[in-house]
Amino acid sequence: MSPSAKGREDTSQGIELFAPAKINLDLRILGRRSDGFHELSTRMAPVSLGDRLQVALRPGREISFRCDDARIPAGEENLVCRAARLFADSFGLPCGLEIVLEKRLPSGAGLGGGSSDAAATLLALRSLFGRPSSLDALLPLAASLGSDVPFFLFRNPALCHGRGEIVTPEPWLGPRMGLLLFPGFPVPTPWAYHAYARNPRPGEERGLPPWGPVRNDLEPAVFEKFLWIAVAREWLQKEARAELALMSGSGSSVFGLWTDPPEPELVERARLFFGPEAWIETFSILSDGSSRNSGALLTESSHRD
Ligand SMILES: C[C@](O)(CO)[C@H](O)COP(=O)(O)OP(=O)(O)OC[C@H]1O[C@@H](n2ccc(N)nc2=O)[C@H](O)[C@@H]1O
Ligand SMILES: Nc1ncnc2c1ncn2[C@@H]1O[C@H](COP(=O)(O)OP(=O)(O)OP(=O)(O)O)[C@@H](O)[C@H]1O
Repeated sequence: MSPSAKGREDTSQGIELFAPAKINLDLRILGRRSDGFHELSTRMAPVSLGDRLQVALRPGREISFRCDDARIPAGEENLVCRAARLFADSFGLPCGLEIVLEKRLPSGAGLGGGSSDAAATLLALRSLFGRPSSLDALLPLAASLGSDVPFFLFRNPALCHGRGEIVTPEPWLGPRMGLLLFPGFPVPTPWAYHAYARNPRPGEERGLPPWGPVRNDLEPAVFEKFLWIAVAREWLQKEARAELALMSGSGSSVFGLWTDPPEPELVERARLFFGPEAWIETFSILSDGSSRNSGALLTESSHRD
């Protein structure tokens, strides 16, 4: 019996999604909440670097998941699996699923990789099964998976508040071309917030027209522990003359932004300076405006067995 998914007649069809990374253009910690999280005001933007997720319909009831990166949790611990199970519990699943995750983003990089994969899973299932009718109905599920996950449902530059789960999409007015430096080691998000809480102080403010001063309040605690990250930000600011250089999220990545794409020669210099273990990529800010329903980032492909 083929599943009564949204007009799908057989179980060999599926969907492939891009799960974009994010960078934080500004991250202000406003205080400690009673639930132990921190009250935030942060501006985030999706970027052109990301993972790829394939979700295929299968007969039966099983949700099978595999990932090509042994460094992240493979089974039920993976945020993709947790998102699929949450969707099934909340909206039901008319059939089984085969989910394949192609990791390209480093984990613990401050890029929201796992959060983006979780949001992509919810969007894929909504697209495959045509429910829930409103994207907003996915917000509570996303917020329960992580503070950054709701942002990735909108896939648009946004101002985020609360613990990060209150998302207000906004037009992108700043420089759009970037260079990302990941040192090759992660910074665990909980550690970064606890380190901040031990000695709360604001990050160094820098100008970013047209918004004015921006900063990342998690920088001082992370820079104190990981000199590499502080040096990388300085290199982007002074050597690479970025219009803005900042650590993304809780680190470990730092990024530089320019109006024009960074020259290949600059990328080469960064690779020479930071060595083979660093992950260094150019990127662009994604602000296609039509991504509220993620249409711009969904590619639907029918996998005929
Ligand atoms: C650093 C950022 O990525 C910036 O966008 C986010 O604030 C973190 O988002 P995330 O990784 O989805 O965070 P979660 O998985 O919800 O929380 C991980 C841990 O980070 C700390 N945390 C997170 C968000 C927040 N507003 N305050 C916090 O103190 C808490 O210790 C929490 O247990
Ligand atoms: N699909 C996934 N991809 C990456 N990490 C995952 C995934 N599922 C679970 N995790 C776990 O989630 C944790 C955070 O992963 P993530 O990539 O979101 O961190 P991050 O890039 O630092 O994000 P943030 O910007 O929120 O700090 C890691 O410890 C990882 O083991």
